[in-house]
Amino acid sequence: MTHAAISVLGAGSYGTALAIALARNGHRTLLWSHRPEQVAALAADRCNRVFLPDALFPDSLELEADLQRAVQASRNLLIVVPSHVFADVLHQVKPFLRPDSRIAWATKGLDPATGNLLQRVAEDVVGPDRPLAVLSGPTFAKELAMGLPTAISLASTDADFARELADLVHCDRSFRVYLNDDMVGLQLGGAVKNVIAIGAGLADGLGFGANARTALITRGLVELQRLGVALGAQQDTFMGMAGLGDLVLTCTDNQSRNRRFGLALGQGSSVDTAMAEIGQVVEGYRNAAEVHQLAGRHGVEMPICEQVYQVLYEGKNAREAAIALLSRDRKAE
Ligand SMILES: NC(=O)C1=CN([C@@H]2O[C@H](COP(=O)(O)OP(=O)(O)OC[C@H]3O[C@@H](n4cnc5c(N)ncnc54)[C@H](O)[C@@H]3O)[C@@H](O)[C@H]2O)C=CC1
Ligand SMILES: O=C(CO)COP(=O)(O)O
Repeated sequence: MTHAAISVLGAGSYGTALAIALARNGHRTLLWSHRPEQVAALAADRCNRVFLPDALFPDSLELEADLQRAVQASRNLLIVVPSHVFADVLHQVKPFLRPDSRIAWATKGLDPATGNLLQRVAEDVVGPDRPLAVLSGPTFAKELAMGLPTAISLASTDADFARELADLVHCDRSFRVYLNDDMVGLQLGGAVKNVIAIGAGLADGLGFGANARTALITRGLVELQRLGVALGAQQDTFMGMAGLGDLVLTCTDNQSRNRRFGLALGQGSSVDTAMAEIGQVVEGYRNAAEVHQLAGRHGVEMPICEQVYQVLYEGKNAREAAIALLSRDRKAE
């Protein structure tokens, strides 16, 4: 068995960027992709030409096409696949788990079948006793891969895993890790901000200005807090990296796929065209339906998320959605 400090499962833009960051810290890191031809290309190029062509792999980053070998090489697993395949990947991983395996993920989203948190999915698949952890916060893959200063939050069900994973990820020069004890809040922040970022993109695509964008961020934060508190998260979490931090990042910068998706829709593109142009995962598309389901189940009012849902799934015109938000009954802030 080969030994590694950590195995990263999922070689899209973010899985690759996190693997680079871990390897740059000097840790032997395995990066697994479900596509053997992609593993061959990554190994030959020593970079991810498709997503991150300018970030060369450190020597301590190794590619792995065999899932069993990737899972057994390290007790620390970091899953970075889109949320709609998260459960599927965990089911594939399960038979290969070591007795001491610990599972973290940086996926931002919810379970598409139920709207449940990914923690619940993980507990259902691998049982309630394995140490679990989540990484969430304002971290565009490209900037992280280039070693530009970045900060993130980490929460875990297990104090040792939290500390040891933070030690692996943290870099004094470029990657600051904040420990947080709110697993629920970190996961919700990562999912709901995707939906609000689509809303911010829609507003900008319609030609609205900075006032509208900022109002959406501010009221989007309130919606996130409401849902979070209803699900048992701590309100303060949403003033941190995984709440306000990630909302501001994705609502204001065109590196965000969710924001770009909303922009294209606001400028008149269809969902299919906008999705095809982006060519990468747009988590907020599914998250809008999941958040709609979750908010309904918990009786939480989320007007911005609801309007995004109606634009994406009920054919509502984006301008009408904006008017629906503006014409709501006036209320205290
Ligand atoms: N790209 C970014 O800047 C950030 C992404 N994230 C999150 O990371 C997650 C992954 O996103 P990206 O890497 O950006 O996606 P991406 O669109 O760049 O790549 C997706 C990757 O997922 C993998 N994948 C797809 N289907 C799979 C399957 N059935 N089995 C195994 N692997 C499969 C493939 O390697 C594919 O390249 C998402 O939840 C996203 O929200 C979080 C923070 C930053
Ligand atoms: O989550 C992200 C940055 O923190 C990436 O956002 P997008 O998925 O919208 O590109």
